[in-house]
Amino acid sequence: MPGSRPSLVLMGVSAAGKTVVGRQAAAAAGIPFLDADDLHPRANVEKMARGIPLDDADRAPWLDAVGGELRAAAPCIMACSALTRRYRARLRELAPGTLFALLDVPRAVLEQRLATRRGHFMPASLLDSQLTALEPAGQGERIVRLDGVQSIASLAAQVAALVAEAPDAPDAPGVPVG
Ligand SMILES: Nc1ncnc2c1ncn2[C@@H]1O[C@H](COP(=O)(O)OP(=O)(O)O)[C@@H](O)[C@H]1O
Ligand SMILES: O=C(O)[C@H](O)[C@@H](O)[C@H](O)[C@H](O)COP(=O)(O)O
Repeated sequence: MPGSRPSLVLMGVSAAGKTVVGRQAAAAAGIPFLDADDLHPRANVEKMARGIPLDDADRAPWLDAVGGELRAAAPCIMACSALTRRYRARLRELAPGTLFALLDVPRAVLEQRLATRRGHFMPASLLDSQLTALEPAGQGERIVRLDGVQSIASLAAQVAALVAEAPDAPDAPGVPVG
């Protein structure tokens, strides 16, 4: 949709706070919140629950689904790990203009959060693989870094402000204008 406001991917490793911050930010901004965890094929969830990290092939169909939703539901806030430059490039390809904000959290804090989080398929043992896979912004790639140990309310306000201040998204390649 030409001229529409872009979606924002709230990214980071497991337990960075994507879900709790994203949900609150979306409520403040008055836009939908989506969780990329809900878009994983069942096989991916089962693999992670068995303590096996996903690989590029596992993530490919999932990223396509996430990108499709980013565009269809724009503007929305999507909690999504988006760990590598290539994954983020794919999301931008499918949903041009998408904003990215990283919740940056020290390992010790992540470990603490994972130790107390209940009812989630993601085992704490996968934290190492997530931290290894996470790639910093590439050249020319814009990712807003947020210090993820701040309060949930403060982080949510910052994320909501990013969405409110965002310029309109460009048209997707191949989509007719007018
Ligand atoms: N900024 C924060 N301050 C305190 N606790 C937090 C913060 N962000 C997340 N948490 C807690 O850490 C845990 C993981 O958060 P969650 O949103 O599920 O992370 P993610 O979606 O990135 O895996 C939850 O128990 C959540 O309440
Ligand atoms: O790319 C991946 O390896 C997965 O997306 C992975 O990141 C997983 O889905 C979440 O990390 C688990 O859910 P939480 O991020 O909510 O812990």
